[in-house]
Amino acid sequence: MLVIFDKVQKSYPGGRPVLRNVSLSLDRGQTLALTGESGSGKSTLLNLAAALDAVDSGEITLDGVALSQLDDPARAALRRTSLSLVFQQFNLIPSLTAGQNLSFHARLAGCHDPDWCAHLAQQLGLSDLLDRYPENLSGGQQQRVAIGRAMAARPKLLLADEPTGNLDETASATVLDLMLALVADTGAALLLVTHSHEIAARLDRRVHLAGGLIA
Ligand SMILES: Nc1ncnc2c1ncn2[C@@H]1O[C@H](COP(=O)(O)OP(=O)(O)OP(=O)(O)O)[C@@H](O)[C@H]1O
Repeated sequence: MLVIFDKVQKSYPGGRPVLRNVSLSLDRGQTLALTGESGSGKSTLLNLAAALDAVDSGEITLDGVALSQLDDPARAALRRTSLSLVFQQFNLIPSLTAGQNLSFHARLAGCHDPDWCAHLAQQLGLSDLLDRYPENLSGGQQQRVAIGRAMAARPKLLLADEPTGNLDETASATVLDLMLALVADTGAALLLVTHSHEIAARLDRRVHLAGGLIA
């Protein structure tokens, strides 16, 4: 298994537990949709999987590594090399062109491959837009750049938090199709948070978070 959550508990200071006893696993090449009401802890779960935050108890194992055993530099290194994130707000760097944004994560991870980036740009329909700055791209185009940036470092795990939440129906369908195709091509695993049952239905598996538990 690529990702294992084993009896994970998480609360924020002064608050009730957000995750009470969450166990789930995700294998290479699998896609999993995470649904749940607003405030049910979906982003919390994603942040834990991304090693951006630590569990209170239980354990998360990513590619055989128990995250609780890592110090901060090791977590940062794991984030760069093993996983990528795509957010609802595309989070591109405004001062960089689309092409520079696309290769940014891979450069940071020390694995920039110009041929792979060119391939991604072509797959994502961005080849003619690489010199543009984010402010001159549509939302759908910006999210395609963000997906390219996420996949450029060939992550084992792609974490996506409402990746089509800011897009209209057409752009949303395009972005989802492209993301699923790239994940399938590269054999990455995908953990995707969504409110949409339609989107969730496109993934291999669906889990629902309620009352701090996975149903
Ligand atoms: N940094 C934080 N400090 C304190 N409480 C937090 C923090 N982050 C989230 N929470 C609380 O934890 C609960 C779960 O939040 P989370 O963002 O994980 O939910 P979500 O399911 O992603 O919600 P949404 O669908 O609205 O994005 C909420 O009650 C929220 O207020």
